[in-house]
Amino acid sequence: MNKVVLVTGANSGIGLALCERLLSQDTEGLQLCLACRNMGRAQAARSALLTSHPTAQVALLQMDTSSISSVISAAQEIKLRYNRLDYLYLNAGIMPNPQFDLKGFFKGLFSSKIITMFATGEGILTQKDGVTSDGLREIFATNLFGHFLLIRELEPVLCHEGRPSQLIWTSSSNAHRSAFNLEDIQHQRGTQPYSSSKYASDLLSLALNTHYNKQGLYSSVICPGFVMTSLTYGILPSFPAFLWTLLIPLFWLIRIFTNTFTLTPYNGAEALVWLFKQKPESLDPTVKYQSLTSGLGNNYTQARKMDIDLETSKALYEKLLQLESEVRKKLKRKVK
Ligand SMILES: NC(=O)C1=CN([C@@H]2O[C@H](COP(=O)(O)OP(=O)(O)OC[C@H]3O[C@@H](n4cnc5c(N)ncnc54)[C@H](OP(=O)(O)O)[C@@H]3O)[C@@H](O)[C@H]2O)C=CC1
Ligand SMILES: CC(C)=CCC[C@@H](C)[C@H]1CC[C@H]2C3=C(CC[C@]12C)[C@@]1(C)CCC(=O)[C@@H](C)[C@@H]1CC3
Repeated sequence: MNKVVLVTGANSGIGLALCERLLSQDTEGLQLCLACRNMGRAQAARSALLTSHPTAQVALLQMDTSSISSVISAAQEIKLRYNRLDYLYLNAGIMPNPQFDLKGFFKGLFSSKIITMFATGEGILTQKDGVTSDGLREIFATNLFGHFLLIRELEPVLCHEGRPSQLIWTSSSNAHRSAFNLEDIQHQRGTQPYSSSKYASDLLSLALNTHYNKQGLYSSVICPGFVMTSLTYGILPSFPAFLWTLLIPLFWLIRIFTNTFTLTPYNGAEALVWLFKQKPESLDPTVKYQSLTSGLGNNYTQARKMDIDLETSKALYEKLLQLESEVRKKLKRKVK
């Protein structure tokens, strides 16, 4: 039986590399669906995949994860097209208006935290967040809430006893407990909305396992490591892409000390591909699966315990349900 795989944010970076790698493993037995906000870029990604895998089944779906109505109509369309989804990769993500703390970076270079700084970006990155047309914080809506709503909408095609389905989140080692506040889940008051949204996805994944495992749905989180994509190029906007390329030998050197410098989308997708091959029942819901690349360039996946607890994950889940009911009410009023 064909496996149906849906990937959000599939038109570039890690999402596109994942699609390419999945098709390289099994072109015939897969039905891929690329869920993207920009159909022009989605078409280009589909053409690229079909050039290397001409017989592959690659469908497109328009979905903007930051928009409630877009997520709801995309979910309706999915339910019309597929009886079940085997894998849902929750990969779309943004880090808009990043502010790079150069002083903090140089301070970090000469401190004992140098490895942690390179592995997690801790202490050197903040972001200026925006507000969506639904009135939600943009990073929260795009990285977390849109995906939460999508899962809720897709329950009928995800929950099947006997044949489990998998949710796989592209989280980050930049996810820190200190950036997250249960009283401010959208991170309206702080300067690290990206870290907060990724920490929230770690918590949510645990809560989803608590709620859905009995119904045959499992959730896991990964970190792709530091990958050079449009998201990371945006961190130093005045730094052209070719200068990043010139830095690659330096990054290879750093990789000897921290194997989280996976650098290419292909390497960064390692843990996503690894999870595809695992039995979901055998996975640990309290670990993050990390894509790593050794100094010699070999890829592997390692499980790392997350700094999360069940109580906070349940509390976040309740808050998300509450917010869901509020936005649905608002949407109904708008339609009337
Ligand atoms: N690069 C890195 O070092 C790391 C990345 N990550 C995570 O990996 C994931 C993929 O990022 P990466 O490949 O690096 O970056 P890219 O910018 O290359 O990819 C991000 C993808 O998400 C899509 N996207 C953004 N906003 C939306 C939206 N509102 N609705 C639908 N799709 C959207 C983008 O579409 P579009 O082309 O239209 O913008 C794009 O396809 C993200 O979740 C990121 O946080 C985690 C750790 C490290
Ligand atoms: C210019 C030189 C010499 C080095 C680059 C320094 C930083 C731009 C770079 C070092 C560690 C990187 C990193 C990320 C972004 C770019 C760095 C800060 C992330 C925060 C990107 C997004 C993530 O989710 C994290 C996992 C990355 C962690 C490492």
